[in-house]
Amino acid sequence: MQMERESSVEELKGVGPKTAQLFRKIDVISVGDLLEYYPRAYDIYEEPVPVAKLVPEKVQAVSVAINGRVQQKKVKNLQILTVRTADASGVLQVTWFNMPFLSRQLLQGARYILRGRVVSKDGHLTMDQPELFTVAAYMEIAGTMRPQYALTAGLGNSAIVRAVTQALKSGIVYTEFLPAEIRNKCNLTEYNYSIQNIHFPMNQDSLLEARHRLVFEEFFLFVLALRRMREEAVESVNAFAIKPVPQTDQLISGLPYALTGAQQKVWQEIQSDMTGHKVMSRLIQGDVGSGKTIIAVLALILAAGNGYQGALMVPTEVLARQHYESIHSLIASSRFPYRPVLLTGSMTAKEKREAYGLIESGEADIIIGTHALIQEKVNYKDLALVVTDEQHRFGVRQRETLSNKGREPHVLVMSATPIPRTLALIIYGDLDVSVINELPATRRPIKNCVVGTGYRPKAYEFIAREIKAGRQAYIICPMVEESESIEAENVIDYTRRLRDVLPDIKIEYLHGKMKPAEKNSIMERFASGEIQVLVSTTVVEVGVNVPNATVMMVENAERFGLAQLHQLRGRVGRGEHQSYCIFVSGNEQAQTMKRLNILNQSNDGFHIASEDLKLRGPGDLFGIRQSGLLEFRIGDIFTDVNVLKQASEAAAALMEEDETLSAPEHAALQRRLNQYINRGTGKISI
Ligand SMILES: Nc1ncnc2c1ncn2[C@@H]1O[C@H](COP(=O)(O)OP(=O)(O)OP(=O)(O)O)[C@@H](O)[C@H]1O
Repeated sequence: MQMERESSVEELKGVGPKTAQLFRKIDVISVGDLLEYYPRAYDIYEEPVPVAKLVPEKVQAVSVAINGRVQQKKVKNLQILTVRTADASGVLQVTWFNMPFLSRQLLQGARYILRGRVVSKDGHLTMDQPELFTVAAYMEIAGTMRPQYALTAGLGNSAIVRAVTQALKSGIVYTEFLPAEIRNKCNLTEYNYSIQNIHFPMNQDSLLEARHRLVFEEFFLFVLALRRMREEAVESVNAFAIKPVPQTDQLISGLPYALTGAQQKVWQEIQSDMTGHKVMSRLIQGDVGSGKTIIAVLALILAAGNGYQGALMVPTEVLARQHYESIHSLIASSRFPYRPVLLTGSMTAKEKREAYGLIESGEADIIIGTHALIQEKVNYKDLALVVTDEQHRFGVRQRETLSNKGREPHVLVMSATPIPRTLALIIYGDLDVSVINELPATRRPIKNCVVGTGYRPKAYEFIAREIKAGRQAYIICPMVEESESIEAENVIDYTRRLRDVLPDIKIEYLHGKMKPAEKNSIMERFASGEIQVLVSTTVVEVGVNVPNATVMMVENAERFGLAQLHQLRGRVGRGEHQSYCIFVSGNEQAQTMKRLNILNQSNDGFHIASEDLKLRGPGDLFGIRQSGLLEFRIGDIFTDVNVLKQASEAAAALMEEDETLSAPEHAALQRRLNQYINRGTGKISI
């Protein structure tokens, strides 16, 4: 049977409208989307062990018989069911919550396989909420790798497994779209085999083969799409009459600092693009804190100074507000007659309507927001420039729809992903690349240390001293709140404890689950200096700019990718004060400390990510995500750099041979590429 990737997930058996709605939340609409919803990890269903061999705190399978009456009680809203189980070697107490139906299913004396985390309570072994299998059912899956998917509220792992299983049911065949020649040359497995094995690997080797093919495919489509865009863009002429304006020079001379040579050069490049004959498609690449924002602001002022609108689109609400505030005050202090307007998803309907009105009438000159900026309801009067981040690059068609006059706006993309030029040319193949490769001269290198949790009292003393000197600090924890299954610091409990240790210091917390208004208010109070220590999750990772903050302390640093830690470190050292970074590791194993020490030795983001990979080894495929910024579905630009190069070469060779993909043997690829380009959602959208 042939199934199409375009079919809706609702066509799969067992997926009703309700489940389809839940799938929509994770951007899974078609069967193709589901097939590409790759697992984030795998669980190996190991052979069951005897009770006596169970190790506390580990997830294990055990084969036991029901050895007592099933007891039920109700505590508040919780239905608690407990039962004694045993084998010849020992007794295991088991508890399930809110699964009362099990009391009818569990048969006295019958043998089951239970799988879960074992805990030792008062010398007794217990297992809470284990998975329950009949012996026969477990034997079928024992030894196999089971996929673990990223979940959303209401959609559990087993529902996703069921849907994927349906989509891969034997007999269903999907069209292979990679040309046979490329598959042979690059040693790539066939599509159906690869999809089957990425979700349900036969073994480790088949998983690696499958992953290689799918990473290649993802990069290959990406590079082909970029080439398409580049070709289309070559023909686009600059439809705006833009001339240099005095306001940009005025802004530069009013800054409390001088632009670096690199900033000046990049600004010149942008100015000549925007005043030139072609539509600008340019990327500004610069490491954390290199001063990209002011360049974007200059470009927005140039558009406004010529009577057009400019939009600045950023990934988070916190950032949108921060940029709005700083642009607002720059404009006010320079006495420019331009009106900045904020537009974000969390604004009230009334606020939004007001913003839409200002945008449509042209009263708004500079529009700052999240991707609410590109929704249908927004009608720009005369949009000439869009500044965006690398996650939201625009295709030509999107550019056209943005401008109601059908003119393509200039596009400026900002990136803090530190990659070497050869790679940048592939990843940003559709863009001209400008690099800010120089930090402001007033910057002092950040002082780093990697320590164990025993160092905390000293770190707090140090933070208290910095606060006394008028500075501020960030403390990053991996979790929002306490979790039963993960041992790591969380912002809520941490803040409570820290307030006891530093009672005279104003400490607040911030995390992604807070309401937008709360988040904004915390960020504003931190930016204004009222909050002195901000305990936060990684929501502050990208772009947050509070130059008075001089200490970054990261708890459970071992849980983060080094590139991510580098981004976090970039939140300090943004002003003239000496800054410090304290990486606290939850374990002091030699390997962990060695890895974290790479951060001590280098400030070069790409070097850091690559060294991390060498230490972890390429076998650690689904470990910590490296980049956090330029995220593909399965490929990783740091760890899969060789595949990226291979895919880029293959794409170039194919274009050489059949640029329009019109040969019959390329028809399936053409179709797949169009789907990829039109999809418009997903992580890297074009
Ligand atoms: N030439 C300069 N000299 C001194 N300070 C500067 C200079 N250019 C920018 N700054 C200041 O440096 C800080 C960081 O700049 P900016 O926020 O633009 O960094 P960025 O490149 O966007 O970094 P990130 O990727 O971390 O967001 C800001 O406080 C900004 O005012």
